[in-house]
Amino acid sequence: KRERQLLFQLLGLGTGPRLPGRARGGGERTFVAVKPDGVQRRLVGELVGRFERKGLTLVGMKLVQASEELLREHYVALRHQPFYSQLVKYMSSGPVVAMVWQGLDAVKTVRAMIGETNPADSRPGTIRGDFCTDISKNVIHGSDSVESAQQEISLWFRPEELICWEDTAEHWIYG
Ligand SMILES: Nc1ncnc2c1ncn2[C@@H]1O[C@@H]2COP(=O)(O)O[C@H]2[C@H]1O
Repeated sequence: KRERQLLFQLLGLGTGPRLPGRARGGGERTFVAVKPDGVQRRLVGELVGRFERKGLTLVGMKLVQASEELLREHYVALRHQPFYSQLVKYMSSGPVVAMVWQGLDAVKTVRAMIGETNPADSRPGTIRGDFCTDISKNVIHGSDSVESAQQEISLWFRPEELICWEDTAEHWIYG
């Protein structure tokens, strides 16, 4: 089942009409999650607005109370870090808003908009530079590579939850 989901992601498949290959900057997708502190602090609208205004396309979004099992898999690469248990507890302490954004260089673009892992290293104008101070309450997650984006999207979303829709602003966003 996991392999089928990964194949769907790689092919850019979801429900709705298929778009031309060039659509939305080649269709790179990234996984973004507003973390429990971002939801509690009523930052969801602000953060979604930033990605929309940038010109990225929202293809999936849901409010999720993530299980510890899902979070342990999401953060499997960090399992030997001393903060791993605390991280899983924090991420399961309330709902998160899980999203998939699509567009030209979506992974790199979203990471640049988020800023550094440590808010103290994040410049003003980035999300972490503007909205948080502590590394353990850093408001938002964005995939760090195309490969991890594909894994994270298939972990958090079923293929039918990702919608390909006709973006009428596309000609104003891409050359
Ligand atoms: N030193 C740390 N102490 C606590 N949490 C951390 C530390 N370093 C990284 N993290 C968390 O681990 C997360 C890894 O994914 P993110 O970059 O989304 O955000 C990171 C922080 O939430």
